[in-house]
Amino acid sequence: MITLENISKTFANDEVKTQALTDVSLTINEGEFIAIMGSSGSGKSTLLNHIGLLENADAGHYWFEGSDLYQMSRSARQKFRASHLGYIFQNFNLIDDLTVYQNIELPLLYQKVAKSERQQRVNEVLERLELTQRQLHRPLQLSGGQQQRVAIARALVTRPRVILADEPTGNLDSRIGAEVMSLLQELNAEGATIVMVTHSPEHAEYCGRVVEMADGTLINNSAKLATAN
Ligand SMILES: Nc1ncnc2c1ncn2[C@@H]1O[C@H](COP(=O)(O)OP(=O)(O)OP(=O)(O)O)[C@@H](O)[C@H]1O
Repeated sequence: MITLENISKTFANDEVKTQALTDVSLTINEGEFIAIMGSSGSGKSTLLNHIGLLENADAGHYWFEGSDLYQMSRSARQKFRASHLGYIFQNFNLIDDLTVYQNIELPLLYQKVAKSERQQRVNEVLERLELTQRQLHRPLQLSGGQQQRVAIARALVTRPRVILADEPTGNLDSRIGAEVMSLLQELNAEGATIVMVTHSPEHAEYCGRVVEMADGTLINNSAKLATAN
């Protein structure tokens, strides 16, 4: 489904240059649930952001089902990103001034989805994530676990084929973290391809494959956990 080929990325400011990714190649098959692991600063989030088209590589190729995304125009790439990829972040990234409903609706507004369709889709994910009773709340009136469920609902409302999650359980206690992992596992069983950055070996066990990074390179691209499903 996705092939990254020799992706490199350097961040530079006046004083320092950091080579965050060096020649990273990775193939992601449809339906996989992959964990990206590795020590702090090894390049996990940078890799995920490249998979999510949130960052531009300095070099390399990104193929999605045969299309070379780096050859697409910027607007075509943005459109692709909005319709195919869903994001979940450690700190939820919700907009505090909007209600739960409005936060979830936002990606559909960007996609210019008609109002009746928007209502139907938002209501569907509200129900699925048991947030219907909270739809008029604002994010800061909710617990961390509820906020992450809103963020997951927002990621799902566009029905993305690929979900990218950067330490989605990082700010949650272990019980709620396990609930979020079960939900991701359920979405994966329904067909979503998921790539997740995690520091937790326990949560990596929910995944079918673990890729490990060190110093901006993939050092282990094919580890299968014994308990993988
Ligand atoms: N926008 C940026 N500007 C400058 N340097 C950056 C930027 N983003 C990341 N880096 C650097 O690139 C390297 C990889 O960072 P990245 O966030 O990908 O690591 P990580 O493995 O996700 O770390 P952590 O587990 O601590 O979140 C680090 O040295 C980091 O300081």
